[in-house]
Amino acid sequence: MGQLPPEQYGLYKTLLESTKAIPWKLNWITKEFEYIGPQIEALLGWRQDSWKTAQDWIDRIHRDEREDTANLCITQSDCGIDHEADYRALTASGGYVWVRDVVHVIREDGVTTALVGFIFDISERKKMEDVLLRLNKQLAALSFHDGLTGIANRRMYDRSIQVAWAQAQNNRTPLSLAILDVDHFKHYNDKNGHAAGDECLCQVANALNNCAAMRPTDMIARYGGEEFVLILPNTGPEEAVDIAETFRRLVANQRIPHPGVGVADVVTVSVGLNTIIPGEEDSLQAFFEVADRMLYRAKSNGRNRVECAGSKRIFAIN
Ligand SMILES: Nc1nc2c(ncn2[C@@H]2O[C@H](COP(=O)(O)OP(=O)(O)OP(=O)(O)O)[C@@H](O)[C@H]2O)c(=O)[nH]1
Repeated sequence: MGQLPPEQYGLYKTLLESTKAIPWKLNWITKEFEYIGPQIEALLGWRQDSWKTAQDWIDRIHRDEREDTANLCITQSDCGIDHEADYRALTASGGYVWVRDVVHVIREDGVTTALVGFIFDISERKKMEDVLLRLNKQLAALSFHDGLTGIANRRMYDRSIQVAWAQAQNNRTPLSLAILDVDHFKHYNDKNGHAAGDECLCQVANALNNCAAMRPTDMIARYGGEEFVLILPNTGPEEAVDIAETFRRLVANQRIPHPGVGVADVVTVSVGLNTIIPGEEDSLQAFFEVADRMLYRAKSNGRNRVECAGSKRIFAIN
């Protein structure tokens, strides 16, 4: 800019100093700032003349980004490559502002002599990005939760059972699966209305999900409709029956009034249970189907009961 006629120099200076982007120039031989726009004071609070050397710049980068940003800048500048970096810049009052530094490298005879660049305030965009990130996390969490009851959903069950199956296969440990189905729920809906049916499902789900018998590795999920599934890793048949019984009793003990069609005057569940130590030849599908058959048996044997099957390697099917 020094070679410009004075009237043009003034024009360019005014232009540069009226932009939101903050211009700067660093002598790469001495590592001293030759210029930084006065707008820097409005953004970060540091006086324009407090930016003396590259070290001042490095010291004012948040420590989480400091080393990477400084290294990137030094390497690229030495190689003559234009670059940019996002980092949090320290303010004079001790806060931080997200900025983007866009750097152009000036070379003479293959040697870097200076850097010129612009600092942009990107704090608003970062705030939006944080909001989006949080929303995405919430969305991911929501996509594994049932919209009505808030407990794990079918998708979560599908993933978890695959993991539990693989672990049981690898470790040669027993895996139990219980399918719980609310008894005569159609009748409940017909008598009380769909909204009351929804409320009932929430109450059942909540009770199941907070069951004291549940261990950290167990998982209850809403499989669909009025059906729930309970994964019990590392659980042999006798223990699984005890746990399934506890869950069955827990629902009955909620004493949610049921208009009744011969079972009980409260809401109950029937439970089909299966246990296996899966071998290479076993299939998850077949394992599930046996639990489902046991549920059918519980229904036809009078409901409000647990019926179980054991793998051929554990005990004979009832
Ligand atoms: N309120 C409500 N009802 C549901 C929901 N999902 C499924 N249902 C109802 O649950 C009922 C299930 O009925 P069925 O499969 O005939 O079984 P059931 O009446 O429970 O009888 P059993 O299982 O033989 O004891 C149907 O009436 C469905 O409409 C839901 O999200 N909310």
